[in-house]
Amino acid sequence: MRKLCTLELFSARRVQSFRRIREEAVANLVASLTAAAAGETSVDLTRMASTVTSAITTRAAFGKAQELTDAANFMVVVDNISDLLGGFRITDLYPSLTFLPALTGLKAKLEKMSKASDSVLDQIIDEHKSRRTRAATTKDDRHGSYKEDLVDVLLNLQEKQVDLGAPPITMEVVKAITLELFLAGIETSATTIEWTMSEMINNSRVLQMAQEEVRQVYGDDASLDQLNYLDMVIAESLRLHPPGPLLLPRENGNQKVELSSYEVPINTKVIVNVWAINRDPRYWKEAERFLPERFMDYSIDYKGTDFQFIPFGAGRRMCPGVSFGMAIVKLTLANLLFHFDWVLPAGQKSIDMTECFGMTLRKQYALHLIPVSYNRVPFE
Ligand code: HEM
Repeated sequence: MRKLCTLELFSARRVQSFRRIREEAVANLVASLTAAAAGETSVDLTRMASTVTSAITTRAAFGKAQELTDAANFMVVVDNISDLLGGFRITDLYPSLTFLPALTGLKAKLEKMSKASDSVLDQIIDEHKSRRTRAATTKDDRHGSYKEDLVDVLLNLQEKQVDLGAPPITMEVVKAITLELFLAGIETSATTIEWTMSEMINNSRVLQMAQEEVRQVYGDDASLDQLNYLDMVIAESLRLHPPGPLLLPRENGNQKVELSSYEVPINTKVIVNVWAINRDPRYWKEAERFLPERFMDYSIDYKGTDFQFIPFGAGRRMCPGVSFGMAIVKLTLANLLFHFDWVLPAGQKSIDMTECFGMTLRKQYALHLIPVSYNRVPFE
């Protein structure tokens, strides 16, 4: 999975090739916010962040020609599965009681959802196959604009039976990977946007500095690289609010492991509490404070080599969508900061930062803010 994602699905070239998709989705967001700003109404930024990340993922995975109803049906299934998988369950606390999933009804619900996901994905894949055949025979996809999407990449690998040193890529694998990209990619990126905006609103000094930087240097996707303060703000937000606070569960198999003074017996499920590491005063000064400047003396690295800071995990299970996700998060935030000033709804003094643990670590309450248009065009 990792090799396939790094080499094929989310290589630097491929992530760059989705630039137009990102820009269009974010432009739609800016247009909706501009309309809300004209009416001086508050917006639900939580919902809007999810709309942007799911629009980008859907377009990148299924392409433009994909029937909208198929994509919408798939999103419904993804949401249902996210709800079912969210958070700790009693079955996680007692993994040795293998009958528990059946008893709690989880197994049956997951099986039902898995069938639903299979059926929508079958339709989407069939549509891709006929589009590919049409393109191959006519050498022209209606408007001559045949663009390879992620499902196409997976189908290419499946058809050519490319050997990536893993089990063969069957149609089941194509469907499983597509589902996993949606489950793992949409909510994590959206929640990062939401927490980062919330922290900035509660820390007006940070908001002002981030806005000044963006308004000075930001003109297009290329200048995103120059937004160093914004990088620190996002890193600090990921430190305090890691979307995957417990990473994916590990198991040590039939090897007994000694860790510090602890002995981990064989076949033990191991949970890594990144949330706690990120707030541990032994590693972080003023650990509970939102202080992006701390990253001035700390090189931000999402490669999972520095165990003090692993918001994308580490090792073989580490997130393969880092660059795809970060490109969405940074572009969206840069635009929110560039085009708008932000005001709290009447009567509200700050953003409530209560957490809610589901599939990802989300805010308990949706983020509502009033956008105020900042009237300047890039490089004016
Ligand atoms: C800011 C956004 C994101 C964050 C913070 C994040 C974080 C994570 C974390 C913590 C893990 C578990 C790693 C581990 O246990 O070592 C993970 C796994 C994963 N992520 Fe992400 N992720 C993000 C965006 C994305 C995106 C955009 C995609 C793809 C579209 C993606 C695809 C995946 C997949 C497929 C896995 C599972 C890997 C496996 O099963 O081995 N992620 N992510």
